[in-house]
Amino acid sequence: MPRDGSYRAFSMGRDLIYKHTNLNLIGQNQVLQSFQVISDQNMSLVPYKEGSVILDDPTSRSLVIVYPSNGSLEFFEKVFDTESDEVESSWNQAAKASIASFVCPECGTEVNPSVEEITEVKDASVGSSNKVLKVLKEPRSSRRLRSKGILSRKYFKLLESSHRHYSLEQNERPVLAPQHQFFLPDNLFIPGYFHKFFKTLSLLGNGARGSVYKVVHKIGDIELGIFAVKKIPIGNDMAWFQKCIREVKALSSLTNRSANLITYNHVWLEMNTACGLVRTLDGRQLDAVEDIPCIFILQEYCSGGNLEDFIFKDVFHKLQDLQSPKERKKKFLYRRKHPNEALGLSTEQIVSIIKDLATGLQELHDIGLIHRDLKPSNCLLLEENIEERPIAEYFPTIIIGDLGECQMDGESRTATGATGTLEFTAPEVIIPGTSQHRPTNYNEYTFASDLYSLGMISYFIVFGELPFESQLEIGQLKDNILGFILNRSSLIRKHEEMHLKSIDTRIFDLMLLLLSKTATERPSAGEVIQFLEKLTDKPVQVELISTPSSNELELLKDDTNFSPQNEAITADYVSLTDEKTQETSAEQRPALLTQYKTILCIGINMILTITILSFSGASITAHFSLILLGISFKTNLKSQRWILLALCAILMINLRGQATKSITFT
Ligand SMILES: Nc1ncnc2c1ncn2[C@@H]1O[C@H](COP(=O)(O)OP(=O)(O)OP(=O)(O)O)[C@@H](O)[C@H]1O
Repeated sequence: MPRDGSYRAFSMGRDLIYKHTNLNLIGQNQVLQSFQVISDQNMSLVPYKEGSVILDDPTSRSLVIVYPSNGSLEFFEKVFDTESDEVESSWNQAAKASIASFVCPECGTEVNPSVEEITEVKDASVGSSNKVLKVLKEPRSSRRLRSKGILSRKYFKLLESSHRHYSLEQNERPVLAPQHQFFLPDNLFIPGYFHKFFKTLSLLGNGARGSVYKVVHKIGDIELGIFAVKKIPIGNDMAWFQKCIREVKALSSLTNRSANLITYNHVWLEMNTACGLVRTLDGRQLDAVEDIPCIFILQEYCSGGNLEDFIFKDVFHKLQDLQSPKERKKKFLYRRKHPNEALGLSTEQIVSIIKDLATGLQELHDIGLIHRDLKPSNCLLLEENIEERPIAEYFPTIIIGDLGECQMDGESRTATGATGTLEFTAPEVIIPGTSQHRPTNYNEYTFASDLYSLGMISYFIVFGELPFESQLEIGQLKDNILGFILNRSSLIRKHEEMHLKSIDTRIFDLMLLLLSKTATERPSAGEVIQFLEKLTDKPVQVELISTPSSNELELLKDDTNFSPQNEAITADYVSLTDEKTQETSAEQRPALLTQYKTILCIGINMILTITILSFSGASITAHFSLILLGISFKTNLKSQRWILLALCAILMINLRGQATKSITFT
């Protein structure tokens, strides 16, 4: 028998063809049963496409896809050799863990053709035989593709439609006593699916509904990719189930893969342990934790964590107590390496984050969905800062996640009975009072209420905190949200007082528009994107921050897409820009400007000294010159230029007077 794995696998494949051909005459079920026998010995059997199954043989690193419906069979072998592939790039290593790394030895077809570019390299390990290995190469659009997981959407779609059939055939649920029966029909459950096809790597976080885990999806010992799975215990509560399934409905209505919305892959129901819930169905407490119905939602994994942690921990160095010793050490080394880095994000980073979120919101709003719970912990960073670049160089893609509170535009909020997170909730949708004393009339969530949340996120990413006191009791917090007032000058002052990285002040204008108390004054997601595009198109010189900027006004005024109501804000903005001259510190002015001012000041004082020295005695001009000297220290650049001219004129007059005097004297 040849020692080469692929040959062995191929001969095994022939063996299967033989079995398959025979059994095809008998029927599809028997094909499955027959493969199951093989699977029990040394292979895994997984449903793959409609009516088809994948048969995985880990020893030979090969896959066989069986299509019982038409009697065909495809054979794939893994192209990577763990011992000898020195040519592997990190991308290839990632691909190695994917089903896409299986290529048919006959024709070169990949199991998953979503990775398009393939390059051929000589396999050094086979020496003169010149065997060609097909190595996956990173495609142009790889950034998103890679982090989205390499498995195609089709894989999960087909998996969903076929695995139930398979699982139910193989694993019948035990018949439960009537008091332990659930309102959900038995045939909706996929017993043992999570345990069989996923390995939990870590807990990513706990939310109000359930827990999110980082998992690896595997078939046998072949890893298909890293995912995040949200497990929501639903027990026997029909109303709760209805509410939880909303997330699935919202996720599945996102038919196009979106750049800034979480990608949902797959959902199923399974009996599993509830997170933190250790009661039996009849309320008794047992030593052993009983399994209850849970919804599993498999979604793309965002390796950068959430925006709340990023801003608190990485940008503002807060929450030190919650950091592991490893994280603290990393931070310490980072700060030692970048000791002079000011706190806060740069204009470009803030713009990039707001733009990503606005793009996600726009896509959601375009299909009529209101997010309702947009907050930093629901905004995920797609990529980790792997190379540990300085924070100033880290531009992660931001994804909107957790669509659990989503509702259709026009739908009544009473249908969901839930509210988003208070601090990020628009004032008009906050119901005053307590849960016992609720008014009967209240406003519905709208697209504009999502935009308010975006405004509050903008505030949070700029300042690393919210405009409310922390630890407030709910009633007080509601009052604070309804009553807080922001204005441009106070925002700029706060920013200066915190000594944050200087930013383009137009960000404050956008923040004020989004946080407007009047919902109709808020821009739409599309308008926010336009605003930010214009902002980055016409970068503001730092100098312009300290002087009234016609550019900035144009930017707001020229935008025909801005609603007329926004003009009021623009007018406020116009009056406020006049205050800016006094407000902005010298720190924000460019070094060149400061140098120019110093030279001008020296010039004024030199001329002044000459003028005074040229006086034969105290005169009105000497007094006047001294007054001008005092003024020159206080004034801005433009006035200093005038003072210089005035002093020159005084000097000329004085010199002329001196000359006339000496002529008369002689
Ligand atoms: N797809 C994902 N990739 C990586 N981490 C995730 C993913 N989804 C969620 N998380 C992490 O798990 C945490 C919990 O998520 P979840 O959506 O359940 O709750 P939450 O938004 O924090 O709270 P709530 O349910 O109250 O809104 C998130 O804050 C995030 O850090």
